[in-house]
Amino acid sequence: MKQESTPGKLVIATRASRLALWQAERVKARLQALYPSCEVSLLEMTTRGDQILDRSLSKIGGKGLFIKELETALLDGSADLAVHSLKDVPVDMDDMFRLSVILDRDDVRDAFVSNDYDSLEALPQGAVVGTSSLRREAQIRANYPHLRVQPLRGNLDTRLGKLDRGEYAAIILAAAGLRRLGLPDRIRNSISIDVSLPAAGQGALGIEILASRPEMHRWLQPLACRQASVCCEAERAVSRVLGGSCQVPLAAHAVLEDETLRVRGLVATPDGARIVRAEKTGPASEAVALGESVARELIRDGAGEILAALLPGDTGQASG
Ligand SMILES: NCc1[nH]cc(CCC(=O)O)c1CC(=O)O
Repeated sequence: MKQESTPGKLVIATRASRLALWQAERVKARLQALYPSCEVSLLEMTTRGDQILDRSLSKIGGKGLFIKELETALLDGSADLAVHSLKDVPVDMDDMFRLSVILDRDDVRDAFVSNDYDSLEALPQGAVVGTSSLRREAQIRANYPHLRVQPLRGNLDTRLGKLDRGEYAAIILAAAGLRRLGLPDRIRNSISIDVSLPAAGQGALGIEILASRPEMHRWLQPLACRQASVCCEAERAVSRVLGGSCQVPLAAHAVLEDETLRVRGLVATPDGARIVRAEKTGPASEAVALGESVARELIRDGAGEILAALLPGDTGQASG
């Protein structure tokens, strides 16, 4: 078979939300710079996760709510690669697909967004905080039991609109998303990861391709960020062992410094009454093993029971 040294034409499948388009455009620009003679274009798609706006993602369940349609485009050949927020990519990807590259990572933290208050600490008794992420909800309830947490769905613009109409005193969003949309001023306060441990892969981009296209994998490798890849592989390993899902409050975060990787994991009950934490430090080369060992420690310390009580069967996948 003929080996092509550079791609002639690349089609990027993306969701049509403003955030997704920004992310896809970024990948497009990088590919265009890498392969100047290549024609790179976007294929915009709407996913089930974009369509269902009246229910919380944790209730809809189902794996990869935001990626299935993009995978279909890969399979039928209408796209060559799909750009995702890594956080939305299931940890147990089907064998037909491959997470080819993890790109460099933005701010990993959750952001406190409010028009009237500076921080979670500043919110008065009974103030309503909007988030549909069980992970964020559990950690807010545990740290600030006097606040009320209410569901909040929709893309970033929709969520900000609901805040501005006064439906919430504050909302919690990923800082990375706000920065990418050119709305860094909306971040009143980046929430410390000790208060709200982020979701596995938060703030990173991932590119998915067909496993049957090794040449595509090769072409994309120059986009990979080693630091982000090491950290995210560890975080995704935590989720994988725990059956990663948006139906459970599950957080995983890793930091790489001087080749030493520190991996933290957390599982909680949605009401925040029980929080189990674990942490491991080791060499970057052991990223996946470290993540798995964090997960096993969590299970040993009670995460297994929490998950069993929350998951009567199927597992969904990651949101927030
Ligand atoms: N759950 C949806 C989603 N997927 C990725 C981001 C933001 C960007 C990122 O975390 O990489 C968001 C919005 C949010 O959590 O506020």
